[in-house]
Amino acid sequence: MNATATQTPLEDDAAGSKPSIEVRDLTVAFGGQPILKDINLTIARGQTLAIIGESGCGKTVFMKTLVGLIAPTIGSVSFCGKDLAKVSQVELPSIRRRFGFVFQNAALFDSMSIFDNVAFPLTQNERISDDELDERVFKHLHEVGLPSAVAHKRPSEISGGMRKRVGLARALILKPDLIVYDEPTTGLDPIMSDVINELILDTRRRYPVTSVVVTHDMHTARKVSDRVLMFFPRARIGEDDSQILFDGSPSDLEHADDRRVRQFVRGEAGDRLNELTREAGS
Ligand SMILES: Nc1ncnc2c1ncn2[C@@H]1O[C@H](COP(=O)(O)OP(=O)(O)OP(=O)(O)O)[C@@H](O)[C@H]1O
Repeated sequence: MNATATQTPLEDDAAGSKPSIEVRDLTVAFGGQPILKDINLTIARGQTLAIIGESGCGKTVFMKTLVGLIAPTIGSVSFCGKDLAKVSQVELPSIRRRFGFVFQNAALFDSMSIFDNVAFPLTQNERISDDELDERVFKHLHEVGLPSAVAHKRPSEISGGMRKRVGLARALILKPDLIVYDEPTTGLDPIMSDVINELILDTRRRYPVTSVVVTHDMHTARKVSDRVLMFFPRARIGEDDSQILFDGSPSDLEHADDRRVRQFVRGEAGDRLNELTREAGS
């Protein structure tokens, strides 16, 4: 088995005519409670989309729905023209391997060395020689600025920033078409946060990857993305109002028409403070 043999032949890929992701009339509800409702959008190939919005507005639910980890309650998510909910169980693994995940806490296996952590997706999906495995693992470690010497260490023996970089190396090793970053800079100092931002940019320069970055870090959203989406909690808007308060260029955020967007990006409590006070008193 090799990488080429397991790749699903997405017929639209070759032409490059289809957008990377199409979300149509998406509603996701838990226990009858909609978290996301009537979402429609298209993410172009190679685009880096940042998703912002206050805690609990559904950013993570949206990200998980994009990669098929949560099934839409209504509507569809298509990847390169394929509706993820309609893909057969046989085909699903070969589509999933085209998604790379960078988790908030890096989600490394503590009992494995850094080398084995980065190698893991490869050894699970491809049969390659030890030499090639070495070459690819070290190439990806070096790409994220880690020296070969870390390869034999365990995750507990390196810093949080290094663990995030190992998580990125692991996500990239199968050359994904789509990479999702969940809070990539949370818990890092400003310098290390910017190192991660630069790596996200560098990754995009090296690979024609579509990226979705869920973040509370406005510096990250502005720096790495070419498009920003801001969600608002479904429960706090009118039935017919759009849950997407902003969909545009990061440079337009500061001057968005919607006051809630401007307040959010400036980190101003504004109306929310009054709402919370009212809720507490009711
Ligand atoms: N599997 C689930 N079952 C039930 N409710 C869920 C499930 N997953 C998420 N939720 C609910 O959906 C809402 C949105 O959660 P989500 O994690 O997407 O928010 P978020 O915008 O990513 O928040 P944060 O910025 O704090 O990470 C929350 O109220 C959460 O409790």
